[in-house]
Amino acid sequence: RALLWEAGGGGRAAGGDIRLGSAPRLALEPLGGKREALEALGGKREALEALGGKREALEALGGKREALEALGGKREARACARLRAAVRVPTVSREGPGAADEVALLRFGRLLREEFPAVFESELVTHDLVANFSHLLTVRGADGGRTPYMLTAHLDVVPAPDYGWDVPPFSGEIHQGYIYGRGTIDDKHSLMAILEALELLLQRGFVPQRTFYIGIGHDEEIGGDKGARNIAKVLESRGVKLDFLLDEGMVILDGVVPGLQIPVAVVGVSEKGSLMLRLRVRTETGHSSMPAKESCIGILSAAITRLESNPLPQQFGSGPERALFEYLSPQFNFPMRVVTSNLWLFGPIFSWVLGQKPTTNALIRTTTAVTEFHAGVKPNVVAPLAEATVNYRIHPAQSVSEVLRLTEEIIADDRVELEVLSSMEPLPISPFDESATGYWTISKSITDTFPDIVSAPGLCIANTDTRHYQKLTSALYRFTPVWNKLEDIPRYHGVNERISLQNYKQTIHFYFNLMQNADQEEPLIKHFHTEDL
Ligand SMILES: CCCCCCCC/C=C\CCCCCCCC(=O)N[C@@H](CCCCN)C(=O)O
Ligand SMILES: [Zn+2]
Ligand SMILES: [Zn+2]
Repeated sequence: RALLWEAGGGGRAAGGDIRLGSAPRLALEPLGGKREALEALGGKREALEALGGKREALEALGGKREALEALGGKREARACARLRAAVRVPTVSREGPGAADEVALLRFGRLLREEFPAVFESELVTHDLVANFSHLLTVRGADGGRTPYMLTAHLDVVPAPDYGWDVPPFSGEIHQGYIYGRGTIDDKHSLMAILEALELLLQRGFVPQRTFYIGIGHDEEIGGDKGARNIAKVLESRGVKLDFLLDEGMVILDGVVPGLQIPVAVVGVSEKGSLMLRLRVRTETGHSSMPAKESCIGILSAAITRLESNPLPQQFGSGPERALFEYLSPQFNFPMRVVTSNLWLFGPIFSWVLGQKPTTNALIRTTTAVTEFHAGVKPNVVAPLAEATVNYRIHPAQSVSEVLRLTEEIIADDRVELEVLSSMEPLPISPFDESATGYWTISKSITDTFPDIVSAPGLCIANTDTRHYQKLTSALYRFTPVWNKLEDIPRYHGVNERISLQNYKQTIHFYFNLMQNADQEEPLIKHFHTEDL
């Protein structure tokens, strides 16, 4: 591992040229080098503040061994510095006009070119700028006869108001062994790790056998209609067909699946659909001293209460969530092992159990989330209009039209107007049988990187850019190796988004393994030795 990370020239680290001052020597030693420690910790002043003494440094990084492991080499420290630099560029996507921060998007493009010279200057790599801010890299393989594959990620992030964060969301600060900031798990970690892995391989003289593409969209968080959609169009116009495509989506779950004692890497083989519905009630306005019996606010509130108290029917067994539990069955503790290996009998009770928690409930039904509510103009004016937004995430066993029909039935009030803001059918189930080379290449790369966990196919409960690539392949997979305990799930689009230094290193290793495994003719056989890392 040390050999690999120390080899080659490496790119310029993002922290810039930092002079060493009186940073305590003892504090720097466990971090593997002065410059790297300072870069990893964001500069001289931050380093001094953060390190203030050996004990504090070790505490901040969770202990000496962990500190050494997490930041034990120059390359790792530089990789962390580069991810932190990526976080500091606020590539925020917002809904509506002026959705993109074009200055930040351009800055991010420059950062990629500067930080990954081996990638951007390689003769094997062609770079296309797509829709001004998205990127398509073609890494030319030696064997033109083999079907290419594709890795995708996105460089935009959702907004992050400062409120509630332990550190500012665009600071990229390191705190107790974690890099904090918007994008550290959605999805700059994956984009940067893919490029780190490729940079490293190219520096070591790697020539891939099979061509592969790296697609980096700039507007995934608002639908990907400019970025991923146009990247896909470029490839379609070139007549490209893909063996498989891997995007973000599902993750490693540790202690999230009830009754499962080991962590599981869930590879999303399908993706829920989505329906954004605007509910609207109009009533006569006027002086609040003479109100009608019902207000638009009351009518709309009652409709929303009916929607929330009548969840759409559970669909357990008719989507890929069943495969997840069947695959995992041998790993469950008793009595869950009995339950999951006899789903024909225990299906109904098991689905009831899954329905009790938001994370597992999302697997078994179309979910109903009331996300916005606006009404009223002034305290003493009867409100003329009340509006709410409902976001359904549609289970693969249902369709947009069925969800609309059920909504009308549940609301059962003609005064509530429904307007479809956007909709998307669930995505087909990608192959994961024995002959699904893409699925098994991903699975093997997970095992190579994390020998002690299991992987299994599952349903991706959020949406990704994969739908734009459907014409290129039917083998669409959704996974990045972010390690999540139950308490980490709300960090997605929430506060204190973060990745541990160790987990970021593993993420790079995962793509490093994947790029080599994808070249193998028979991906089920282990050809590579991760100990070489
Ligand atoms: C027994 C298994 C339990 C499953 C628990 C699931 C836990 C899921 C954990 C993490 C989810 C990570 C999701 C990361 C991908 C996020 C992608 C995303 O945010 N997409 C947006 C796209 C918006 C497009 C514009 N409308 C979204 O879905 O909102
Ligand atoms: Zn994302
Ligand atoms: Zn997201």
